[in-house]
Amino acid sequence: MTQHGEDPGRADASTVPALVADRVERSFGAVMAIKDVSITIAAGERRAILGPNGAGKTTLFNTICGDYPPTGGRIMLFGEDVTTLNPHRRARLGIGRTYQSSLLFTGLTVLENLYLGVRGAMPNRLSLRKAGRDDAALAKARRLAEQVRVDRICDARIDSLSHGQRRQVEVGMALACDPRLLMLDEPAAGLSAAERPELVKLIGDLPRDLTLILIEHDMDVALPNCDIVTVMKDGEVVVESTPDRIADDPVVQAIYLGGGH
Ligand SMILES: Nc1ncnc2c1ncn2[C@@H]1O[C@H](COP(=O)(O)OP(=O)(O)OP(=O)(O)O)[C@@H](O)[C@H]1O
Repeated sequence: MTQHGEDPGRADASTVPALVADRVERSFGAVMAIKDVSITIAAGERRAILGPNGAGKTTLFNTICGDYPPTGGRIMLFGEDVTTLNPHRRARLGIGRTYQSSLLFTGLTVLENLYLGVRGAMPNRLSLRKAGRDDAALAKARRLAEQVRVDRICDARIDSLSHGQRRQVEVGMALACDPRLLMLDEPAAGLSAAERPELVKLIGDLPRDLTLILIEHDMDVALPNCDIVTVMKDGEVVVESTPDRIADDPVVQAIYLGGGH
């Protein structure tokens, strides 16, 4: 420690990357889904991960959040080695994520879903207490509804919503645990052209200090919402570039225009 109480060996929290994936691999039997993947994402950065079907994007997400721990390499979250931690412990470090398929309770309303998301992230989540009018979790669920622009349909059941509205609620659910790192897995999949701008705006309006990793096939959704693009193919990172240069990259052109997709 220095005179001023600073530990010279300890990096300033703002310079610690949100994520370091160091030579990560994940195999499923004989299938090597990702191999030798190294990615560093700064705190507050917005990163898009693109790539054709089967490139390993979702597997990379799963190794980061712990659903499928890596079979090789190392994952660091906010400076902490989480390679062997279970998903629950990693979530507590501040990861929120959405999945390609919806995990919403379709028979419940928008607000009820968000409320359950908030309660699920609380330490007393197993309490069977009924929500009262001044319930803090209910108030937070309402704030989340505003943030993801579904506040006008709070009382609608999920099964009555459009695909785009469900996606918005899913983002709200992922935000319920106040994540430092938000991971969205193809949030625009299945959305109509009319629904996409709303989602782009919602993502663009997320707090700037929230680190975002976005898997997306649709460049119109991914590029306006990221600082850096990582392109994967056959389980490997093949390009890392800025959004303005990605479309001109010959490797990316070969993947997307040359029949690789
Ligand atoms: N649980 C699993 N068991 C066996 N193989 C898997 C499993 N999950 C992924 N794979 C395989 O790993 C490879 C990468 O799949 P992954 O879903 O990560 O790709 P992706 O880039 O997310 O594709 P998509 O865009 O279609 O979602 C594929 O060959 C896939 O079949």
